[in-house]
Amino acid sequence: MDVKICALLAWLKKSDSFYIAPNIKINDSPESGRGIVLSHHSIKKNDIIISIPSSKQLNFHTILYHISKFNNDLNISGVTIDRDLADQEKNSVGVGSRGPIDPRFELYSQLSKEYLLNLSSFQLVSLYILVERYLIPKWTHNRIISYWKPFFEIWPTKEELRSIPAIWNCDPNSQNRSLIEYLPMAARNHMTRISKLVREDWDAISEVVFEWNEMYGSILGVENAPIYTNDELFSLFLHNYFTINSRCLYAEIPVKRNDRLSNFTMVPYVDFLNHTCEVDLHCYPQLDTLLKSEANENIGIGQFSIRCGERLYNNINEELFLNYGAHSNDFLLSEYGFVVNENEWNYLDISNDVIELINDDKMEVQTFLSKHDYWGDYTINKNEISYRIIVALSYYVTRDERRVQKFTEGYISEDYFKPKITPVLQMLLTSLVATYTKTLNQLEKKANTAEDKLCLQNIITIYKGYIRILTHHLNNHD
Ligand SMILES: C[S@@+](CC[C@H](N)C(=O)[O-])C[C@H]1O[C@@H](n2cnc3c(N)ncnc32)[C@H](O)[C@@H]1O
Repeated sequence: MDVKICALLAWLKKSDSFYIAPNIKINDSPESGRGIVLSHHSIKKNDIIISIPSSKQLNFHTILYHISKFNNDLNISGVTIDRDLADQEKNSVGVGSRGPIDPRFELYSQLSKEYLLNLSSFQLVSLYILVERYLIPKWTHNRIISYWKPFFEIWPTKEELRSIPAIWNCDPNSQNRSLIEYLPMAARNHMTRISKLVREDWDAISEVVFEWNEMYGSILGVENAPIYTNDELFSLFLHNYFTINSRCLYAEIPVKRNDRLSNFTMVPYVDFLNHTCEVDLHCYPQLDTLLKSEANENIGIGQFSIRCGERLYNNINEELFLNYGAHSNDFLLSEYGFVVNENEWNYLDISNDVIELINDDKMEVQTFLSKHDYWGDYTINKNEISYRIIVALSYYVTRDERRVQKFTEGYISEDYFKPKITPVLQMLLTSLVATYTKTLNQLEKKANTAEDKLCLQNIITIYKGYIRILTHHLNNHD
């Protein structure tokens, strides 16, 4: 990895506006992979830690720009190549030279402006990475190398992303499929949601990928050159998908402004920053519109910098962090494949358990709670049992429509209902602790003999977090 990091830095240093603080370095740890640490002196509030030029980021704009180098018909003002500079640019990609025939001229020319603009960022970025990172090097026996190679090289291996549940679900050869049944409901819901996005995105681009994979020989005029099977292509796409998902950073993409999920950029080196649960203390991102000094690199969405937050870093080897958001372990596992032992953002969704308890044959409770918009969405975190649960149990226990309605309107305090619902609430929480403890014991037994403990251990950590929240409320009721 050291060699790859040096190559990445050498590539980044080719841009004048690249900056990296002289006192940071990459450290590899078994728990969180690569991360950025302080090597000497200190870094204080608002200091720039890393600053990456627009042209070195991978996003919807820079990809359209690069595709337009090969596709003369692709012209989007302010995004694609300036055709006045085309001759210069053509030289830089080998046209007219005696270099190898680059299949990208043929392939990228097939992509119409309409097709490209209709793709989401995830679809375009994953299609592009698939072609640049895998297809072109394989077809050309590494004679044609992508501009982005130094960036691709530092991304995680399949092994490193193996604890993401949607991969267990989507990859037909996943060794971890049997773990899905142990996932808590919230993580399972995330897995289902993400798997659906994966399939939709693969449906949107797979036709092109399969077609290109079929026709590569005629483009290259090479017989029996290596191609991928369709299953291999999906597997590569899946890996790319979660590489993107676990490393992208929010940034507004002007041509995709109205598509929330498309507003991201991938930023080399910045993507080494690991997550901390602490919000508003550590490093923070800043996106500046293009600098004039970048005139001949005038592509993309702007310079992306990371600055130091409130937290002073002054201990040698201490890690610099970014907060990815106020995320629970269920979410972190599903999106990024890791969990945090003491995560203050954990919560439990106990909607099914509450509904099972309060539902009656006559649907009386459901009717009343639905009418007042209090049916379902019942959650608990360390600080509180949600108001929705209190309302639901208050009605379930008292069936006093008038008073519960006044409670929801704020005319009656929670204190009136609390003593009435405490026994049923305690019973519910106690039974949940028993259920989760049973699952936890099963998983711990399995983990003792498992060859690969990481994936199981992550699920164990989620259940431990649940039990901690529940016992906290059981021990602190008044
Ligand atoms: C943006 S990357 C950070 C760099 C990454 N560690 C690497 O080796 O390239 C996000 C990934 O880092 C890991 N990660 C980030 N924060 C972590 C944390 N607090 N604990 C464990 N793993 C973490 C997860 O694998 C996650 O998918």
